[in-house]
Amino acid sequence: MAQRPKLNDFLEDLKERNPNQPEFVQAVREVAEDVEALIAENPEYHHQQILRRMSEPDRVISFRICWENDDGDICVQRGYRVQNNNAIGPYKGGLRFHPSVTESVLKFLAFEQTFKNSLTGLPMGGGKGGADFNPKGRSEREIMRFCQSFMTELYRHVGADIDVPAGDIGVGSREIGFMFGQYKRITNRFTGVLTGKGLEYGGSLIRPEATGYGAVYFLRSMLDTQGRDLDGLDVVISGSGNVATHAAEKATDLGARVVAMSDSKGFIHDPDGVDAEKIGWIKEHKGRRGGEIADYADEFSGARFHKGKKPWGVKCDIAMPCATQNELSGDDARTLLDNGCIAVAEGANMPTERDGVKAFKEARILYAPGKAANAGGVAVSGLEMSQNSERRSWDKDQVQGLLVDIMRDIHQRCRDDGTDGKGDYCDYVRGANVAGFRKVADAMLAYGVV
Ligand SMILES: NC(=O)C1=CN([C@@H]2O[C@H](COP(=O)(O)OP(=O)(O)OC[C@H]3O[C@@H](n4cnc5c(N)ncnc54)[C@H](OP(=O)(O)O)[C@@H]3O)[C@@H](O)[C@H]2O)C=CC1
Ligand SMILES: O=C(O)CCC(=O)C(=O)O
Repeated sequence: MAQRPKLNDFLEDLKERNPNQPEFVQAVREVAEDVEALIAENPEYHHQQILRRMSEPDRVISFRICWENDDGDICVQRGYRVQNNNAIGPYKGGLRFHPSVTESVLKFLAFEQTFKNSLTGLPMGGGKGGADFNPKGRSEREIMRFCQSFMTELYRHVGADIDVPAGDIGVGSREIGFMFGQYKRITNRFTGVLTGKGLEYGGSLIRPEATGYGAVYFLRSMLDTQGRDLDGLDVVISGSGNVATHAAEKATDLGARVVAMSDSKGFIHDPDGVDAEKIGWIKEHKGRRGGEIADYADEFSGARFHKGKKPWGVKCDIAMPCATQNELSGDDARTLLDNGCIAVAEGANMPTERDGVKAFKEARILYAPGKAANAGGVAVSGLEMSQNSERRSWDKDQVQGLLVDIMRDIHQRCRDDGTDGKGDYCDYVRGANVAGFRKVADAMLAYGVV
């Protein structure tokens, strides 16, 4: 479909204003294309330049992080916090420690987070941060010193009612503990400034599981619209970190068979299925031992490791990209479709390239974008904030029940705005973008021009 002049102008301007930021432009472009019709129907959105304002972060904070490694060398890293939009609540979103971190990556993540958080129905704005620090191969002491140094700058920009970071790639409960400890030491305040905390000091039950479990709940809701369930389906999952292992756990729990998982070095194919015991081994090996997925093939007979390859060529019914952005290309999408894949639920943020998204949409399969499918993590972070505010801890059933309800509601919001009235097909990407946009846009209108 030919693009309308206004959209073209907007995208040209976006690219000019954000040179060398391809991930950010990719994320904004997708939303802009989907909300174009809504903006046309609501002249006030256009008049008030809502989309333009949303795609200019409130602020991008960039800072130096100095830390000392175990050899006594001084290392210098670059850290960021992108505070994208706080129209509906304090900035909220994870911190990523990975060598691939750039301003573009964090701006795209903070932008996506704004819509995701809106979809949860909870009062959270969008932010994201991190550093180009590679935790791999670093000792626990080095990681502690890095985290403390990172928080020594970040503390002045965050707060329980201002901006509440959490984990993301390379940042788990250990790193959150180091950062929370440093925040407390500097400010002498015990507040819910971070989520994903340990249970002993204000964390929430189910937060570690929430993103992966939530993605499977969303998948279950999609399948349910076609009268199907997960029982007996083969699932391919990329990644073997927090999101991937918990997605594997819940999918297995609901009767599916996980036949492949991966990390940055390659993937394992296990035709017998990665069952609960094997998932436990992966968590321990990749998490605490800092090992590689390649070792799985030595540990479990019948499994094979494919070095340097992505898992999308393994025949499956369901694909769950749960590693990183742009990890699934157009060709990968076509391979999955040729092999009979009926549904894709993204645990990662923007894991599918634009061409792949197009292929899934054209094939009219069940396709859930990350900002809807992986919202369970930040939703339980929102519940952690509520628990911290009332200085209480809710029990597992309560949090778990709320997570299930929230994922069901997000699914419904996507359907409400994603069905075109021509048959049953739902464009979940459009549904998520339109529903996420509307709430933030209406709050921005209420504030006037700020
Ligand atoms: N944690 C959370 O609550 C949430 C996370 N997400 C998203 O989910 C995704 C995974 O996050 P999470 O599980 O927390 O992170 P982890 O650090 O726990 O795990 C990341 C996994 O992805 C792999 N990976 C990372 N980068 C690449 C790459 N460039 N190519 C191939 N594999 C890669 C890692 O492999 P290796 O070990 O070899 O590096 C690892 O297996 C991210 O997109 C994140 O933004 C979304 C919502 C919430
Ligand atoms: O729990 C959070 O605040 C953030 C989770 C996150 O980074 C994400 O949803 O991508």
